Amino acid sequence: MSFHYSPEQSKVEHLPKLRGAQRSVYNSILKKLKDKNGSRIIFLSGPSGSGKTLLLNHIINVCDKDVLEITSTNNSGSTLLKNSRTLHSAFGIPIVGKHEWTSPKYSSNLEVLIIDDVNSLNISDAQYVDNLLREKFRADVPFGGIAVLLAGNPMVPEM
Ligand SMILES: Nc1ncnc2c1ncn2[C@@H]1O[C@H](COP(=O)(O)OP(=O)(O)OP(=O)(O)O)[C@@H](O)[C@H]1O
Repeated sequence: MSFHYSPEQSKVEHLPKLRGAQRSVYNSILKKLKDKNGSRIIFLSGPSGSGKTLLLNHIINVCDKDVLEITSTNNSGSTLLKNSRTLHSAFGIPIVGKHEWTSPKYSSNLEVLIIDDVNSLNISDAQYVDNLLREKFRADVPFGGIAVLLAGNPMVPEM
């Protein structure tokens, strides 16, 4: 199955229009999401308030829901991304100290994974999802070859 998107769907929900630089970043992300031969890991970085959430919601608006999983590393629920859940919930990542198993919720047609608040992403959680998707899609490439869109603030080197 291929990744679909339809710009006319962006009328489904009203969002503020993207401005100049936001629009060009949006276009280049959509291009990368559709290009299965290019890099499959995309990093959207910008300072707080630069419009990352708005831009991601525009992308979410035009993507086929069945191929998309929208997650955040943030357990406080403060993400403003539409239809998002935590990475733990989406992929059934075991939580330290809890013994019950929660089943993964992601679609078997998954082609695009969004991870918001990537600055808080735990490396072991990333490895868990990477391994899970490599097995699921029987492809020994990062995240089984699906597109992964990571969003966060610019890294500030420690002094
Ligand atoms: N093109 C735009 N038109 C109107 N409002 C905008 C636009 N871009 C950003 N904003 C507004 O600016 C505020 C900050 O945007 P947004 O939450 O998308 O930034 P962010 O980069 O995700 O910030 P954070 O990293 O703090 O989550 C929001 O209220 C958003 O609606």
